[in-house]
Amino acid sequence: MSAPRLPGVEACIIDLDGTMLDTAGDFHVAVNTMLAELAQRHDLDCAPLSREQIISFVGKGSENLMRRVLDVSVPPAAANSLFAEALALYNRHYIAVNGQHVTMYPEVREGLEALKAAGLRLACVTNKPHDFTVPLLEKTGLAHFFELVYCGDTFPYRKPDPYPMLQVATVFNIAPERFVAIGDSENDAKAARAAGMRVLTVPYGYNHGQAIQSVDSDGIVSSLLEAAQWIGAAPVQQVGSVA
Ligand SMILES: O=C(O)COP(=O)(O)O
Ligand SMILES: [Mg+2]
Repeated sequence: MSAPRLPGVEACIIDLDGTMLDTAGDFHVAVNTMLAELAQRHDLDCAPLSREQIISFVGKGSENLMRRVLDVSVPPAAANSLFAEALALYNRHYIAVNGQHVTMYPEVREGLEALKAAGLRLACVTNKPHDFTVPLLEKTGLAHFFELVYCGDTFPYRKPDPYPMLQVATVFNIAPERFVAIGDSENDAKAARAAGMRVLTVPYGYNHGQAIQSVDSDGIVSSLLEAAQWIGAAPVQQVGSVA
């Protein structure tokens, strides 16, 4: 096998929404069901939001998502007073729908299997709340790949803060420079960089509606399997090579 493009990696931190799972369908249903109920309760006129608009708000946790949704859906004077109720309704609707409108991105399982087989330690760090994350990882058969799962509400600080990334390094007892974080958004990249970790991004996720090329990273990979190849955990397919 030729030399890996990212040598010396011993552990990976992998993002969930937009990196392993396309959860846009769940967000879309949960947000619009919440908006319909809120509108009915308060006699408001809230049009459903498009899937694209909702996913442009995803990535910085549920509270941020709710603020952005209310900002574009209810009169400014009502946004603050309705926040707690909207968040509670959203949580209820999300938990009810969790995993029903989700697909796994190509080569996720193959990538995780290759990383595991090469002896890398794996953690999932997501800004999704714990009560959404754990059942979703179980339902999609991904839970067993991860020694650690840190969620948006595990600590007082979440990505782009480096805190959860550094916690993984402490628990694994591996230096941050031996990690690569793989994610779909600037949150992942900023958290990893601030923690002194390397970072690979995928181009197919959400990244707040922005091009992934604008995010500082060590490379853009088309899948987790390609990430495993960069790390030296999977053979690189030679185009035109003779077996
Ligand atoms: O729920 C979110 O805000 C996004 O979560 P992620 O960190 O897994 O992309
Ligand atoms: Mg993400």
